[in-house]
Amino acid sequence: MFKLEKIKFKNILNIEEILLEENRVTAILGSSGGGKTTFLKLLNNMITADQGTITYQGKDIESYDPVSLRREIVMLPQDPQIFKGTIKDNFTKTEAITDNENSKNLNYNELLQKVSLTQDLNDAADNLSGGEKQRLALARVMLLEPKVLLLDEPSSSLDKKTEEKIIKRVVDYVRKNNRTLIMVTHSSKIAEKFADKIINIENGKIIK
Ligand SMILES: Nc1ncnc2c1ncn2[C@@H]1O[C@H](COP(=O)(O)OP(=O)(O)OP(=O)(O)O)[C@@H](O)[C@H]1O
Repeated sequence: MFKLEKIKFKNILNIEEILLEENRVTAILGSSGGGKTTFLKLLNNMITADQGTITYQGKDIESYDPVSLRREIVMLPQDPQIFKGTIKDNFTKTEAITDNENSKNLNYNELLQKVSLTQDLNDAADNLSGGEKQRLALARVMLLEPKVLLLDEPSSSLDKKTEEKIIKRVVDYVRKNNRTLIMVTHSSKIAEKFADKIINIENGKIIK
């Protein structure tokens, strides 16, 4: 699905070649500051490599319209922004910017259950804890139903038990709906348990 060749980005990343397959779960591990977030950002063209090529579905990533590309390949950052208002507002505002026709058929309460949130849809999103906000942001991504989900430490603010539960639900969702998941995680246990492929990035390089 993605093929990266001879990629250089500043002095941060230097990647000879890597393939990321469609409908698979890929986990990215590595020390802090190694370039994991930068790697994800390259995949939806949020940043452009200084050298090398990235192809997505066989075509140069630069040839896609950036807005449609980012609708198809959605990145959830480490510290996602939550919209002001209620939890429901967070879903309706997300829906307003998506061209996912199916989003209208999705049940907000079911989405909340997927990420183990028990709050009411009319509760203020501002009052959620850091980990709960992270989970709400994840539910918003699922509302968009992107082809590719790029998750940057989606469970960094969660305790181990909740973390595993949430990742399992996301992975189940991805497998059931033939999506592609690429996620950065600090947990080699999570990576081994859920990923089809593990990529280790250290000091900007992929370690075999
Ligand atoms: N646009 C940029 N310009 C210059 N330096 C940057 C830029 N983006 C990131 N960096 C630096 O590149 C390095 C890699 O950052 P990156 O966020 O990709 O690492 P990471 O592996 O995701 O780290 P962490 O696990 O701590 O989130 C860091 O030293 C960071 O400060």
